[in-house]
Amino acid sequence: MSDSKEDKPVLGRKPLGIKRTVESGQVQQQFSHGRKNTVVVEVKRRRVLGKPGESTGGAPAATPQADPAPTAAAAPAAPRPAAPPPPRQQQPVRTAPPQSLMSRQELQAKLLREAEEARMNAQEEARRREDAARLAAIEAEKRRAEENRQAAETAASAPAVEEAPAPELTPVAEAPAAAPQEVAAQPVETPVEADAGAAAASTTAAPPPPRRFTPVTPVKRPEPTKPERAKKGEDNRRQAGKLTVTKALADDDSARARSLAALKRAREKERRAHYAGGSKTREKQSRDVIVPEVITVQELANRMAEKGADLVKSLFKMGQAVTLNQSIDQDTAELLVEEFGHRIQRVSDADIEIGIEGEADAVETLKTRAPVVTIMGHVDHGKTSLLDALRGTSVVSGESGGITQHIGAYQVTTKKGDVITFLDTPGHEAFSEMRARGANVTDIVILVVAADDGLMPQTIEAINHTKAAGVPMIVAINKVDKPDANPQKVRERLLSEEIVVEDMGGDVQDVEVSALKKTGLDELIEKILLQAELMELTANPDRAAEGNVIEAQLDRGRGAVATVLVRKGTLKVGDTFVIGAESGKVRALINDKGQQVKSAGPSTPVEILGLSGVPMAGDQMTVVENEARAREVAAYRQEQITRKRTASVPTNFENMFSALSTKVIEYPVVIRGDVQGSVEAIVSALNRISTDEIKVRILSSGVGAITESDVTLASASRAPLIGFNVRPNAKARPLAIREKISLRYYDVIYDLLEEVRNEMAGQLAPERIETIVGRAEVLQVFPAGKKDKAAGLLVMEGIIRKGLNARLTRDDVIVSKTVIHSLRRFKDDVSEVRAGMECGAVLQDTNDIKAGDTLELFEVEERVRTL
Ligand SMILES: Nc1nc2c(ncn2[C@@H]2O[C@H](COP(=O)(O)OP(=O)(O)OP(=O)(O)O)[C@@H](O)[C@H]2O)c(=O)[nH]1
Repeated sequence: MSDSKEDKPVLGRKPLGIKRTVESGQVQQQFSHGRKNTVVVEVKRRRVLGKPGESTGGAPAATPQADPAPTAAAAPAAPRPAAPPPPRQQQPVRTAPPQSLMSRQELQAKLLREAEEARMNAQEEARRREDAARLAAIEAEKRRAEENRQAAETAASAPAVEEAPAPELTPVAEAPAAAPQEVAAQPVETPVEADAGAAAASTTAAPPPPRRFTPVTPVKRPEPTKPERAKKGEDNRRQAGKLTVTKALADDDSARARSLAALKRAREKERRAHYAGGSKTREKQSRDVIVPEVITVQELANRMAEKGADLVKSLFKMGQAVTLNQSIDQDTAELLVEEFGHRIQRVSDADIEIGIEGEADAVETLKTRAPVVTIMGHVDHGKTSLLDALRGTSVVSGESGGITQHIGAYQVTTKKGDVITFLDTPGHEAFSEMRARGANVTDIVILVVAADDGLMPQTIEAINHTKAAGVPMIVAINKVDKPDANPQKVRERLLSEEIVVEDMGGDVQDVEVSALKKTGLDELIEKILLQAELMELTANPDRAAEGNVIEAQLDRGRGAVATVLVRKGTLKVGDTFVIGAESGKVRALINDKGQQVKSAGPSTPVEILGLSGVPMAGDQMTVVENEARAREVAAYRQEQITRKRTASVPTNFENMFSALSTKVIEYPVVIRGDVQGSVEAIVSALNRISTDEIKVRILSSGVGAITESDVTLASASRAPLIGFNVRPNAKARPLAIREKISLRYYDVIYDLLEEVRNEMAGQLAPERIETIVGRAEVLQVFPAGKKDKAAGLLVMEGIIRKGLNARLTRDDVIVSKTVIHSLRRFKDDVSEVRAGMECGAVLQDTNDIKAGDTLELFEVEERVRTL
């Protein structure tokens, strides 16, 4: 097809052949400044034309060949104005074809051809536009012809039929006649003009003008070939362009098409130009490189967008042989960053935390929130009962041993519709941290004091925590229903703790309540709301949530679960967060009634599912923008924790020797609990029962069921394994039996502590208590039997008895520690001699006795140790 098109003469020039041979070779170009370029060139030979085998293409091809002179004369005229050099280049092109390698001139010709081609493309574009105009003209012409015909028909019916073709033929004859004149005048526009004429002609011959075979008729005249050629050009713009390029090169090669290799080269050149441009911009780019205190070479290279190998090379030049994975310090990194033309931005590891907490909320965004109230007080003073009474539930009945062992968080809606968030803290001394935590996250503290019991140690501790947290307090004097209740005594006793209640002229509110009889509860609620109103508690609910972990645990079915009290913002399902050294995405939120909720606003306690691990109670929860950030912060915090844990105390001679001489017995133990707060409380309580002689060594403590690794760890140290409200899993149980591990299960912390205490005491040797019972002076020494010596004594104080322990001292220095073997008085054996009397005594295992020595007599009592 294309060949047949090529065969058509272009502006009356020689047609292109169908088959051509291609010769190719390489030529080296030399440029200024020693630059070189090797170019692959191809030379296409002109095909021998007029082969008999050519059917359709042959006929029109032969026609223009017959009279090439006028077309050839016209054709070169067309490109000349655009590219004057071609005539000069025609010579080498003509001589070159027989050679396999092209000369430099030929190459230049090629380059010129490419340039010309670009120009021709522009011309083609113009031509296309003109073609469109031409088509419009054809349409107009057609319409006019139609009108004429109709007019003729109406004028004369019979002769009109014969006359009708005449006006159609006239434009055909006129148009080609006009065309050559225009070619001579304005070569570029020629095809367009010719097109118009041709179109006019074709409309007369047949309605579809671009048919290939229509020009057969006008072949006899040179003019019609032009319109035909123009039509081809309309069909194939590329070929039209080719013809013009060849025009620029040589007469002989005018029919030569642009080679495939040339196209490839052009494309390659374009691509190179594109990439070269890209790399240039990249090199120019200067970046702000964030560099932490320590960074690996690879990471630095990534941040600089440079090759790692280049950095290694630069470091090597600086005298540092490092690999990509080795770390360098900030100063070295700075040298590298500057060398590569970037700017350093020094950061510290701790900077990771910067901005994790959102900005301070604007006043207009703040909305009133529910008060958070923590109930504190001594064990069994009725905290849980009071909260149960307020909530209308019964938590206390479900507690092991009736005591609270972890923080409970609940929301209560009052009769008026006000919402109050309550935190119930344990009263037992072991839960001091929990109480402190409770005091720190709360707005108001309710101090529960049993009216029959008064102020107790944990009541005072709670007062101290409250004072430390700077939180207002309301005193709830409970159990006023009891006959021995004395609320006034409680108020007076509070004075000694610097708590002055309103009744006593102070500013601390107090209420008399009975959790059992449910009296005074409304008054208590009122006072809480009054206090909250005074405090003007507000938070912005429309921001990323922040909160505190109240409790955390590892649930068998749900994984790590944390009870969080949202402080500000709204926590939503799907939020990404960091809690302490753990991160995650909120999978589900469960409120205090066990219902799934979609979001939790300020002052709402809520259970979060979707944590990577069990966080520590008291940890901060912060919602962050994405998971990467959450992981980054969590990893940093984890690293800090590990560093702190593994940090070794600097060794010095003093502690080295003290460590060697220490005789402290260690009591190793592995602890597993149901909730994080309980484990924490157990660990701190056990540490507190440690003494100078025996110390609890907690090998491992954690939340969740007892696992195989716990058993293995315990068996390695022959340590007891304590499970608080947890049991071993299926694999750990048989292993524990096999390893003969002492497994202890508890659900009340007092029992646990008591048993551990007894057991630790049992590991200590019984206590020896010495009681001095008498003192005697050695008056003289005389032989007793063959070897032994007897001491003649005067009992100065107390008593001397046979079998008593004795210490013989000489000038206040102990000579020996012995036992009274036998005792005689006037040759009679006696069992004891009292003060003021003389006697003779044989000492066991020693004869080193001298007159003037003193004998100290004592009894030793052995007592079982307690802790
Ligand atoms: N008579 C009387 N008994 C009460 C009252 N409130 C609580 N009790 C009893 O006191 C005991 C202890 O009550 P809890 O509510 O468990 O006390 P608690 O302070 O929560 O104890 P811990 O959480 O273990 O610190 C229970 O047996 C209650 O029935 C009250 O107002 N009157």
